[in-house]
Amino acid sequence: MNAALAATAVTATAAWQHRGRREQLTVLEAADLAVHAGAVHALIGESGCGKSMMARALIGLPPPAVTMTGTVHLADRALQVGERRGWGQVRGHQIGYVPQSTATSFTAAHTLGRQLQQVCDVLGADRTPVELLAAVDLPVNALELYPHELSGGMGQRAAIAAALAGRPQVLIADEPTSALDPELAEHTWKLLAALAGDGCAVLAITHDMTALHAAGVVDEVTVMRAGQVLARTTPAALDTAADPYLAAFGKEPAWQ
Ligand SMILES: Nc1ncnc2c1ncn2[C@@H]1O[C@H](COP(=O)(O)OP(=O)(O)OP(=O)(O)O)[C@@H](O)[C@H]1O
Repeated sequence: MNAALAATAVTATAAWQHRGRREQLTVLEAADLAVHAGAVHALIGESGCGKSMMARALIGLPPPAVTMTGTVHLADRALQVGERRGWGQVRGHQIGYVPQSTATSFTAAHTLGRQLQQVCDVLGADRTPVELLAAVDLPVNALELYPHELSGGMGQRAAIAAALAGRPQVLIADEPTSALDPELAEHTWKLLAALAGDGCAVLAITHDMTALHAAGVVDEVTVMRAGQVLARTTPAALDTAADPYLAAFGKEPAWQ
């Protein structure tokens, strides 16, 4: 199966000054990742292992003071993660991104409807804000609401709606179910599965293994540890993994 998006040899180094000395830390080390059309892929691993940094690499947006190298391959393109060239035509169009904090998706100054319309205008969307809301199961009256008036689950889905405006082939969602109760988390996983059912390659970064296993919609899993990719597997295979680090992400880890 050809990957809709593949990242190869992604390396990220954070640098800072401490007492006049330059310190640096490698936070991603030659990490590879591939996500496939029609599949939901979860990127998991212990806190701080580099999942969000990988997402930033996949959209070509290194955080300040972080140097990145590596290549992201899309259907017809190869983009360098540490360069600005080429990403403008890709971000929002071929790759949709839902950041970890939905608060950073929207400004408090305007209604959701106005902001979704702006996104549609910028991306030349072929759907209206009403149609985008319908795609994520939000009621049309959400258009009149300001971001702070949205519940956590509504905010997550509104951010996904914005990311879908350009009809991306790849959707990357960073912790799409964080801070959601189990029922809403399952609803969001089902929504991601429906998008994959329409042919999208979905990459969800998550630490919520309970919700991931409960939803039963994740096809592929990449497991990271300390800036490196440790394994590419399936949720079911985590249960029987010999490596205790992998087994800890299973449905019924031994320590529970
Ligand atoms: N803007 C930044 N500048 C420098 N270092 C950073 C920056 N953002 C993250 N880091 C460091 O990079 C490493 C990976 O962070 P990252 O946020 O990718 O982890 P994560 O796996 O997503 O963790 P979590 O599950 O807790 O969100 C950590 O050591 C973190 O401290």
